[in-house]
Amino acid sequence: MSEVSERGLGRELIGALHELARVKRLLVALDFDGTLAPEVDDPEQARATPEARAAVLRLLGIPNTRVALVSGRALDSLEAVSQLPDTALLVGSHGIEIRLDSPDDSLSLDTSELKRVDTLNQVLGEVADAFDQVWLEPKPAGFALHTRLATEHNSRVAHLVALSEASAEIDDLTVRHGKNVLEFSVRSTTKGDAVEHLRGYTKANAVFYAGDDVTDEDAFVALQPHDLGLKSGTGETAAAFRVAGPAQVAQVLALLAEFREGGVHEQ
Ligand SMILES: O=P(O)(O)OC[C@H]1O[C@H](O[C@H]2O[C@H](CO)[C@@H](O)[C@H](O)[C@H]2O)[C@H](O)[C@@H](O)[C@@H]1O
Repeated sequence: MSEVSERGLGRELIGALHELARVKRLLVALDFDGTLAPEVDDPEQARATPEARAAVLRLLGIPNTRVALVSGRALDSLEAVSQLPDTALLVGSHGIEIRLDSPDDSLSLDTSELKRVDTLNQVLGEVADAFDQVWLEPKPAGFALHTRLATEHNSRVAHLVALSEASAEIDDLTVRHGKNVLEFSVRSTTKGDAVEHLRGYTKANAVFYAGDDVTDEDAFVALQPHDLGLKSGTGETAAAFRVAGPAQVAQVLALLAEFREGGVHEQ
């Protein structure tokens, strides 16, 4: 019997994890909010569950195994809430900001991008001010308009107004829909681009990716047949497997760590 409870995880998922754990170099890429961390009202208060954190730390200690967080958060925010050692690779702003082993890449926007971020700030700031419990989270290349605590009506109208006014003012705007959030960015990189970048950087033979939100679908679509995609929670997905939420994601990660620690990696 495994030291981690396998209860509730399907036999197929357990078999796929067992197979994945055997590859020579493995990349474990994980979304943060809704996947490692349960959703909360204040994004700064979000933390991975103790079980998810323990499993991530365990994976970080296994040879030939790299762990990356791939988040929509700004990189600074991701560093603050994830509190992981430097050996964890971090991707913020849906792939726009990347912290690898030699962190030297501060994001530099060109003059035209900076101007568009300024315009976005003005337009979206006015929308946020016009609705109760609607607020703006700044990011290096754009903003997230949060509506989690707003009424359903205000949330819908705020999103519509923001979308129409921002698109009228700014060309080539990237808009991402998330959970109680609408995100606007002047760069269009996706989590799928990030997974491909990380795959090359880590020279991984296979990738495990877990995520819960619409933007994680870009990452699931970028997976290859020998990779494993795990959707956390409800909603349509291209991932091959699904679990209920962060508690089960932690269970899966612990099992993957256990298989990889105990197994023989391919040479
Ligand atoms: O890609 P992720 O790591 O899942 O980040 C997506 C967004 O997460 C944060 O917002 C979401 O989580 C908050 C905390 O639980 C919640 O209050 C909010 O309603 C969610 O949308 C973060 O604030 C965003 O910047 C991220 O893009």
